[in-house]
Amino acid sequence: MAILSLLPGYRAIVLAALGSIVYIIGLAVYRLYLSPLAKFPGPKWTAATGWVEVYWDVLKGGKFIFKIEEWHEKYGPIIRISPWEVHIRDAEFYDQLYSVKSRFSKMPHLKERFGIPLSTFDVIEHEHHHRRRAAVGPFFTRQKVIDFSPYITTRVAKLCAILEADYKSTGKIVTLNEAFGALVSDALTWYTYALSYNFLEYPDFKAPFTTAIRNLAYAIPMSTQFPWFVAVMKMLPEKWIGILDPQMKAVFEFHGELRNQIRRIGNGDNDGHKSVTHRTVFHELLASDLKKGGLSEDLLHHEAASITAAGIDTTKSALTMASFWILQKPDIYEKLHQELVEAIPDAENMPSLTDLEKLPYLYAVVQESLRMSYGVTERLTRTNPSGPIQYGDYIIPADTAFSMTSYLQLRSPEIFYQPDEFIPERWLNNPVSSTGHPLSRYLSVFGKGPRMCLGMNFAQAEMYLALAGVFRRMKFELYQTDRSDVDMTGSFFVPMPKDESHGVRVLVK
Ligand code: HEM
Repeated sequence: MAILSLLPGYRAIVLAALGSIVYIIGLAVYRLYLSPLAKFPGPKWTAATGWVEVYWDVLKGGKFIFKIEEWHEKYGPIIRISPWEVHIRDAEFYDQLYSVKSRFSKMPHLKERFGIPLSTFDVIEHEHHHRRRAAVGPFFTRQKVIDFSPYITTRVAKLCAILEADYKSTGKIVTLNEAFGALVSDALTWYTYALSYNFLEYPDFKAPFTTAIRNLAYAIPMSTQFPWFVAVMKMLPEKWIGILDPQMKAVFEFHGELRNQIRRIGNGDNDGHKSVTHRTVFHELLASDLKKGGLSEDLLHHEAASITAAGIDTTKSALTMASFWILQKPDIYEKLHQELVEAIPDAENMPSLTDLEKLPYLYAVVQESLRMSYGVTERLTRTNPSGPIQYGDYIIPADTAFSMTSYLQLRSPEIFYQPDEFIPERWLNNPVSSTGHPLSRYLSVFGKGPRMCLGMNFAQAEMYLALAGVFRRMKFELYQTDRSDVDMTGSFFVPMPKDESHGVRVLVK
């Protein structure tokens, strides 16, 4: 002991260690027994520490969502999933919570995680979001999308022409994830910037945007838990990042390209909007009054990245999911093909979007594909600054995080029988739930309320036009692909299949 007393540094370390232990125990006791959330059901360790989520999402790769599902089975429809967040699983409550009248905020600590904090998607506070959304919303109305839909039809025809010319009866494999990625990227960039990258003509349809967005998704669990990770990455020279994480190179190139396009529109180098009939989002925004109110290049770049990333991966996945099941289940293919042949006698003369939407089996396939592709699988976390939220006997205090998850909603067995099976028939003949509501009310794949998907009309148009065009003209055979290539094994904001998956691969017959 005499020796120890000679080492003042040692004492300080012991005191600091003791202090930390007391602090950690005190914090756990507070969270477990004294916090306003102490009475909510759920495992004790998730109530005590946020590291449970880090473990399942960051270390195990997007698996927290499966734990949430497991805990709901055990503890009921409302549970505490962290020291500061409550999660609800109740299909009937979704519309009530995410109602159009709600004025919830997002969580401030999540603002930086995509590296585009100025986008509408990442606006935290409701009123501010409302103003921003009002500026971009008008570009994505149903009528605007209907007016633009003939262009999507031409891109679908182009995809089919390439498949016929380069792949049919050749034994060459097509990865549909890439083919649809190129299709939706071409459609979206033409719509928003009047710019065609012609990704459909890239070898094997490998569009760099699609790769970048997927790579970005894999970093989301890390950047969600440790938002400073994005700030550090942004400070490092790009060359270093390319060495540390080669996947991020594609992401930086994606951002560089979008920034470049915004600049070109701003300085008049891209005047493509003059030669197209539709109003392009970024030309209009740059010409609008908003510019006076602080419409910076950064803000537009962040908006462009958000719309592009949100629009490509989700729609690509829904189309890939649809195609897999259509090909996996021959009876579905037959019914769809027959309906399409009857409705479209000449495949070179495709009907309008609004006519396609009236085809009952195509409608059913689109709905079921959206349901099974889940859209955004991360829980949609909000807080209510203006008051508590009541769920049954539970009261979630104001300013407390709460969430629901479409992955659980879309697989509710009480709403969707055999929820993990692809059954388009469930959508035929205006079905209703056991509580008497139309089944479509529970299709929450685009979210609901003031922050629901901006591009819903665009995505649905792409689904009808692409599925009708492709399955009217083409005959495929699945190549070394089974449902493990589409089933989610982890949630990285969007669902991801097993790591070894090569995607949905087909031969063109
Ligand atoms: C099948 C395809 C799609 C699905 C399933 C989907 C799903 C979603 C979901 C669940 C949200 C979050 C809603 C919330 O936070 O409450 C969202 C937001 C968003 N989506 Fe989509 N989306 C799709 C396609 C698109 C397309 C094609 C675009 C662009 C044209 C787009 C642009 C956006 C934007 C900008 C937001 C943020 C809206 C805001 O915060 O105000 N999405 N989407």
